[in-house]
Amino acid sequence: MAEPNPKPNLLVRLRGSFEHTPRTLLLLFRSAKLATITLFVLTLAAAVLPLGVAYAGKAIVDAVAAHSREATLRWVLVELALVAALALVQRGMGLLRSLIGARLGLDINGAILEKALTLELRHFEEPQVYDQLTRARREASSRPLAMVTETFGIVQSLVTLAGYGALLFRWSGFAVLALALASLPGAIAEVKLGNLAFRLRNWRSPEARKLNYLEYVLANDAHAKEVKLFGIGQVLLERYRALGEKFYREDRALAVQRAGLGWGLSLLGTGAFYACYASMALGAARGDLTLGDLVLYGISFRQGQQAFQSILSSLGGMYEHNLYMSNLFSYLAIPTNDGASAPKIALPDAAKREVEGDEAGREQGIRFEGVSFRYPGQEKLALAKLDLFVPRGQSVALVGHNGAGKTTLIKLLTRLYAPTEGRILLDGKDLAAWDLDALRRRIGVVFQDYNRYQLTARENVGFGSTPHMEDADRLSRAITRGGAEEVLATLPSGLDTQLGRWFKDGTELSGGQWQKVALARAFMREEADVLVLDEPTAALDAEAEHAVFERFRKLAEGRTTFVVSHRFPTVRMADRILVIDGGRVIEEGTHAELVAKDGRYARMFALQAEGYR
Ligand SMILES: Nc1ncnc2c1ncn2[C@@H]1O[C@H](COP(=O)(O)OP(=O)(O)OP(=O)(O)O)[C@@H](O)[C@H]1O
Repeated sequence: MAEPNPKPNLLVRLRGSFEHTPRTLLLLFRSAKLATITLFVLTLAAAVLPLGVAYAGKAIVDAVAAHSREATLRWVLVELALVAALALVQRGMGLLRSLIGARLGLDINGAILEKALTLELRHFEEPQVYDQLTRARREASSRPLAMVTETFGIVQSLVTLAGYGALLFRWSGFAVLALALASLPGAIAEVKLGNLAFRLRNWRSPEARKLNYLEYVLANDAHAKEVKLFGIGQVLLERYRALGEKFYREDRALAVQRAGLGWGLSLLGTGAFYACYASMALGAARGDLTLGDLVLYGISFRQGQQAFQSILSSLGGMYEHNLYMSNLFSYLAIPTNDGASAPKIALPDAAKREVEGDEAGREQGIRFEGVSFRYPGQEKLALAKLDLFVPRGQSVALVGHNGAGKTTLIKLLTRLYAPTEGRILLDGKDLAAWDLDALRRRIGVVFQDYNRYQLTARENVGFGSTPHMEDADRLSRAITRGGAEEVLATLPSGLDTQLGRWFKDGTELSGGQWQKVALARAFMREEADVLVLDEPTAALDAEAEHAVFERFRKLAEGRTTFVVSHRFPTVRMADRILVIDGGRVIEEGTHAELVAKDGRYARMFALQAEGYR
């Protein structure tokens, strides 16, 4: 989002206050059509009724002054009816606002999350986008409603103001002008401070995220063990407090400024009111005004002034809400290359065949052509000029030191990232040209940091292929292939057991058991002919890992497989081993060839073999 201009002038700010109003109202209208219309009608009623009440008040006083019992009673009843109607309207508005707020919050949060699904991995790793997302989510349920309430409030105040203005005008045009002028300074101050408050929150958005993070580390089960054993709780808490205190001081300064200025400037309005009131009272004493008129003008003046002030101070609020909405809308408009975010346009048949890659005569396999990759904001290349061809059906193992670039290669292969340079072809077709869904269907992956869904075992496995979540045969095949049968056998409600500790009656699994579930999830993708295991077996003991890979190899027969592992019993099973270092392939061949070569691989192998002795 573009940072707000540090010193926008009042007019710019005024325009900025309404920039996103139409789009927000449209959102509202789409979310809750009937409720919006009703709210608008009630808003108009709430604007007009107080005028009636004021007029009835005047009529009562005049009737009393004329000693008319009947007229007095009649007007009291009229006022009662109007006040009752006003109360009803206000209740109705409150109800509608809370309903609309809930509906709008749900829809907007839904849209934010839907957009998050289409963001690419790199977006989640960009602090700016992440801040935008966090800001959008944090206030999604309150801001849009506040904006709508404020807009309607302005309409209401305008109508009320026009009514009181008309009533007052009968007495003195000068008074109307005084009413407006006396409210102006306070309102301008409000607009300015509102802008300051927004910018304060925006500036500290990264710090606010840090505050949330500290809170999360301090109060979350995954971190509790280390936090206790290393005794880092106190250090983190102190940091949390220090940051929290800084926020508090900033907020306090602003609040004090707001209250002080507000009070000082409202005195001006009050002074103007009493000056006019005195002049009206003197007029009444002289007999120029009836007592009823005095009451009516007094009320009109005060209420009108309030309405005017509330319009102007609403502008300050509107400015803030608009800045929030602009953050939301620009987040929603983040361009993504991901096919998932592109509008789904039906491809003509010929083009479809192209992207599905089933044309005869094309090479079968995966080709890296001069592929380089640099993470956003990094100087160093994580992969440098990689050329590689893996024919369909080959099993490839990637080995190399930590940070060598193995996972990066997998991320590019699965199109989580696009190469900075060069291209990757699957069956002769650039990955970028593939329909993303078709591509993802062909690839089954388990990463080292696979997810542990705090959901049922059925969902944990079934998520591997959501269209087949209810397919009992497929689930059971996947569980067998992943080696998770024993895990399932120990679960109290079988597939319907809630896993994890977050929710009631959840069964927590061991690291190795979770891994087997994750493997079973990957095996749900029966159509996938490219299988990737990026060290998902690290929590398994060496024997179990070996067993998993033996089974994996058998099951993967005829498919292309990529395995990242630091364990040689696993690595040596592959048809082809790639030794990666500094983002390049420095050696390749079968286990026997590489050992014979007596290079890096042979050294790494000897070292590990020693460890096992
Ligand atoms: N999201 C990221 N943003 C920036 N740099 C990254 C990111 N992920 C990895 N890197 C960097 O890219 C390089 C390659 O990392 P990669 O994860 O591919 O290594 P790896 O070979 O899989 O290591 P390991 O065996 O530890 O898993 C490293 O220098 C790492 O610091």
